[in-house]
Amino acid sequence: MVLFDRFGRPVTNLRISLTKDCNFRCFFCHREGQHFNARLELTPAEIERLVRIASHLGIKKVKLTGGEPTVRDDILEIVRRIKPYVADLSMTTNGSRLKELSKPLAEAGLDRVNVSLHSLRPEVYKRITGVDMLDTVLEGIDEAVKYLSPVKLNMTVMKGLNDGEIWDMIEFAAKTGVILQLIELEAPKEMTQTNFFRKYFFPLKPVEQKLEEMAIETKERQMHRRKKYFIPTDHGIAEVEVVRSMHNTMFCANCTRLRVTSNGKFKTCLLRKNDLIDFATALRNGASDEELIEIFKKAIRLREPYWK
Ligand SMILES: Nc1nc2c(ncn2[C@@H]2O[C@H](COP(=O)(O)OP(=O)(O)OP(=O)(O)O)[C@@H](O)[C@H]2O)c(=O)[nH]1
Ligand SMILES: C[S@@+](CC[C@H](N)C(=O)[O-])C[C@H]1O[C@@H](n2cnc3c(N)ncnc32)[C@H](O)[C@@H]1O
Ligand code: SF4
Ligand code: SF4
Repeated sequence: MVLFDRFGRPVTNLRISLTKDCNFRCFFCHREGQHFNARLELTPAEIERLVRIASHLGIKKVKLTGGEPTVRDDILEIVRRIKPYVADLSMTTNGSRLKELSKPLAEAGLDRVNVSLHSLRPEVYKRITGVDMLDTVLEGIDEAVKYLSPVKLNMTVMKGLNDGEIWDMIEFAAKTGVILQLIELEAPKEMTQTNFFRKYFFPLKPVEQKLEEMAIETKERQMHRRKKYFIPTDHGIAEVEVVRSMHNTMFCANCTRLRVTSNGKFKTCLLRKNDLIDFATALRNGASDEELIEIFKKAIRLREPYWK
């Protein structure tokens, strides 16, 4: 059984923010659309119950995110508890704790990991993330490749900062045996006219056209209709995926994700505000599975494509 929203979009994956906390300070961070101050976080048992119920409603994939998911002390317990209910359990992380956590995370049941790596130059990396941890993250990526493959690198491309490093990163991906995701800077509509956005937005459409010409093969993913390009390099074939969401109606028309905030609310869309449906209160007041299913269905009914 899979549930569809009013726009005919199947909801097959959950994107769960485990915390608002983070040990980095990336200046461009959208914080997964979490614009609240609440400190409350779902417990491992609550996350397990949510995922168990969702798995009966067609959720097959779960993405753990944050803030930074690995700053939670109970991250291994969370992974262990939810893996039995999902086919694809992945995490997006800044990589700062992957050196020590890759093996235990894999043993706990994590299938794969996406690691944010916006630059290979220490000074640029620090300007973007606010921390001097490039070497630590690179060591973490090496460990992740051993235990959590396929590993994806997330490079958010920003004008004047790292837009000149795209080719270096493609080579690095081929050499390291990881998939590269080139991500366009994202912001809600009302922010697109700000000086910040104008200064850093680097459109990826021309890059995509270049990749199209160079590719020996291209594929299209069902989710967001994202394109993947297979690019020959001196180190072998690099797999490059482009995440180009801004003003992209196709991207939103193929959005299959429901989001969950760290304080226990469904969130229907990354870029929307005031789209939160509380379920933590019901969970904590002893709601039955049937009552929680109704809240889940209500959230799905409220989903709407952002760019249309
Ligand atoms: N607008 C928008 N952006 C998204 C959405 N999902 C992911 N992104 C962006 O895509 C980038 C990569 O996200 P990841 O957390 O690595 O996950 P993913 O690539 O979407 O998922 P997998 O490919 O399945 O691992 C991030 O910068 C997100 O901001 C979405 O539903 N809407
Ligand atoms: C919000 S982070 C959370 C997970 C983890 N802390 C990390 O950095 O990977 C998820 C992904 O969103 C990306 N991201 C954050 N803000 C963004 C923005 N404004 N535009 C595009 N991507 C963004 C990050 O680079 C990261 O790859
Ligand atoms: S590491 Fe992730 S959550 Fe933390 S500030 Fe950077 S993008 Fe945001
Ligand atoms: S509707 Fe569009 S902007 Fe909103 S979460 Fe889905 S893909 Fe992202």
